[in-house]
Amino acid sequence: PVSPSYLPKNLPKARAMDFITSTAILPLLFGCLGVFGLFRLLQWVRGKAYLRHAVVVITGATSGLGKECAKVFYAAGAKLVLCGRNGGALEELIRELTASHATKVQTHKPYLVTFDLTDPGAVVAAAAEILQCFGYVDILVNNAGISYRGTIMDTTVDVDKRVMETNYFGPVALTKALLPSMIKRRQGHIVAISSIQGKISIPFRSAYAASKHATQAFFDCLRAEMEQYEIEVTVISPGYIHTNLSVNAITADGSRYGVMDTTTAQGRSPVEVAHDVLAAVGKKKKDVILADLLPSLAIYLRTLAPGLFFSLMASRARKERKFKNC
Ligand SMILES: NC(=O)C1=CN([C@@H]2O[C@H](COP(=O)(O)OP(=O)(O)OC[C@H]3O[C@@H](n4cnc5c(N)ncnc54)[C@H](OP(=O)(O)O)[C@@H]3O)[C@@H](O)[C@H]2O)C=CC1
Ligand SMILES: CCCCCCCCCCCCCCCC(=O)OCC(=O)COP(=O)(O)O
Repeated sequence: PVSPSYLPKNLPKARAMDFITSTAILPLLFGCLGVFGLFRLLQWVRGKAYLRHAVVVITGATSGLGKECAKVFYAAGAKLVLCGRNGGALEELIRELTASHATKVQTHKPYLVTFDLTDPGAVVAAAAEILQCFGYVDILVNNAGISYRGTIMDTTVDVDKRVMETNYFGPVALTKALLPSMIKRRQGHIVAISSIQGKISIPFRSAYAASKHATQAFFDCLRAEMEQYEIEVTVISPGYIHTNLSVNAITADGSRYGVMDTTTAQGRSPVEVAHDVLAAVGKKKKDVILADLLPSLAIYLRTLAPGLFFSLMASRARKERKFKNC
């Protein structure tokens, strides 16, 4: 093999390697690592500054992921407006937040606004109340949601509508009600907590998966339309999280499912996911998947080999039907 012209002639192979590593590759490697590290550090500092004193609205803050998001955004110095249907639970959370002094940054006493996302009138009134809290909104985190379990044939259209109203129409209405003030300030950030099921559909989740696919589509359109006003849109798609989502899910006839599924119980801690949400928002990420390898691979499979993916889902439906005798 011919030695590169910049190497001294007749250099033994081992010494040639030493020469390359000591003269060219190592400094280059360290240089790249240094630049990357500096870039990450800058990103982290900018993310912290972006969230400090930012007015952040979080829906579904009474429990699960929303509650944990409230804690991490509060600790990051955000001015919070916490939303949910249960005023008592929100008051309790505010007491918990303001009682803890485990943060180095200046914190702000949160406001609370109670409303039901399935009531369009209440959503418009709530948006006006939210705007009165601090006078403007920097970041809206559309987190509230419900899940569902049932076969399509057994499920009433009323149940399909209830899931869509909570997970899709409610967040869409709240976003539309808050956008004009963001556009006027040419500043704002809309976050949608979707799901892996916004990217792939699994059997016996029709209403839930449909509502999350609709969420993904709507907020992707919004991102493109809001670019001219410098308004950011982040869609976050988590895998299973250990919350009460399955317990609170509704069934084919609209009754409460009331079971903690193994998949939910074995899901990620909502505390960890909330930190990932905070980081994604701080970095103004556009589309984030927060899941293990298998669900992430399933998304690629759905795109690259849809036939195979559909067969796998049909076999999953067969197995589950046999197991549940439905
Ligand atoms: N847990 C999981 O495995 C995953 C969850 N997600 C998503 O995360 C988000 C949060 O869910 P999670 O924390 O897990 O579940 P939880 O059931 O613990 O929390 C749901 C929240 O949504 C609120 N909510 C439900 N219905 C309404 C409504 N009609 N009007 C206003 N608020 C409502 C609830 O408030 P209230 O006190 O009023 O009931 C509650 O605060 C959801 O969008 C969910 O789809 C995504 C992927 C996985
Ligand atoms: C190249 C090899 C690819 C192999 C892919 C095999 C297909 C495996 C299917 C995996 C399905 C993952 C489903 C994940 C669902 C999920 O994370 O949902 C999150 C939720 O929103 C949970 O809500 P739920 O009410 O359903 O508990």
